[in-house]
Amino acid sequence: MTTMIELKGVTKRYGNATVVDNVSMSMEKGTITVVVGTSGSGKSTLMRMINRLVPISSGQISVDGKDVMSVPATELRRRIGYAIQGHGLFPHRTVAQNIATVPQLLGWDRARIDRRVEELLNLFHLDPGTFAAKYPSQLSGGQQQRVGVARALAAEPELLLMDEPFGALDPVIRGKAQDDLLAIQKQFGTTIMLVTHDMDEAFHLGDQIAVMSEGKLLQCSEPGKILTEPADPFVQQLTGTSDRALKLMSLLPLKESMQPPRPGLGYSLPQTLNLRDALAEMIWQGADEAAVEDDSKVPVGSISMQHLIELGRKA
Ligand SMILES: Nc1ncnc2c1ncn2[C@@H]1O[C@H](COP(=O)(O)OP(=O)(O)OP(=O)(O)O)[C@@H](O)[C@H]1O
Repeated sequence: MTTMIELKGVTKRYGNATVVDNVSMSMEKGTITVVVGTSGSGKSTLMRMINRLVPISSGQISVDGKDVMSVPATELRRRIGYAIQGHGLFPHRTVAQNIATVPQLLGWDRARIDRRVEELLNLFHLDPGTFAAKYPSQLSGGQQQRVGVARALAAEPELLLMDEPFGALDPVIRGKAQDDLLAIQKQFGTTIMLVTHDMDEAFHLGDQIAVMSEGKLLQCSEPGKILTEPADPFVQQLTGTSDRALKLMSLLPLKESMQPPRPGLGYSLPQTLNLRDALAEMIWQGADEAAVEDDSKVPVGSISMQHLIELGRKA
């Protein structure tokens, strides 16, 4: 693994107020780090110091091995994608022109830009023929948000910073946007840092979760560890205790936990489910045991209710 972002003792002060307090953490290439915490805990400020939208008071940030202060801010912002809640689209530019912003600044040729715009619109399920020439005001909030994320991805950045990118989306579109992002991230190997208030989103997307409170980083660990070994009572409170067994199960793929195949089972589940969704399905269907099938509906394993319940136990 190689490190994409390294923060060492990063601090931000406004007058007497320390809004980011001595934060150290690192993010590996090709992973997603989700930052959570109460309102005003310094999440956006932390993120905005990485692309130098906010000057650092003390400490050091390096991106891809280079101190951000040694790279011109404009160059840094062209290399790092940035998507914010409320999308920040240019109202007087079409969807296509919005998405083309950074590639144009980088001097890509017309044909390459057009290809990239079309590819991204398709990727985000926005038909280019319908949407490319529209203005942001002619789109729904969810469509605008997808254009905002497409714009951030346009120049194929290795690093993408996202500040509540799906905040304004309804739950169905939000789930879809999260899955699209995961697919795109896998395809391009992008490193992503994402701020959210939604703990389900954090557990769904994060390879690691960073928990902030009053400017301090309380814990930065893989999601399972955040649940089973919270470093601080606040971490436990923020992630919630009522459904922690189910949250833990949502992190475990059925494929990796199933038992050997057993003939004669009348009910089956796809191996792509996580354990929480498998449990929900089995409760709903009243099944005590199910076959597990691969994409071609060939049985590759089985899972019993008893085994599922054991897998949800703390350690
Ligand atoms: N330009 C500024 N001048 C003074 N104080 C600021 C400035 N920008 C942010 N702050 C303060 O810094 C603190 C952290 O703000 P920040 O936006 O980083 O928090 P956040 O965790 O992202 O909050 P939210 O979840 O509400 O978006 C807040 O108390 C905020 O009022």
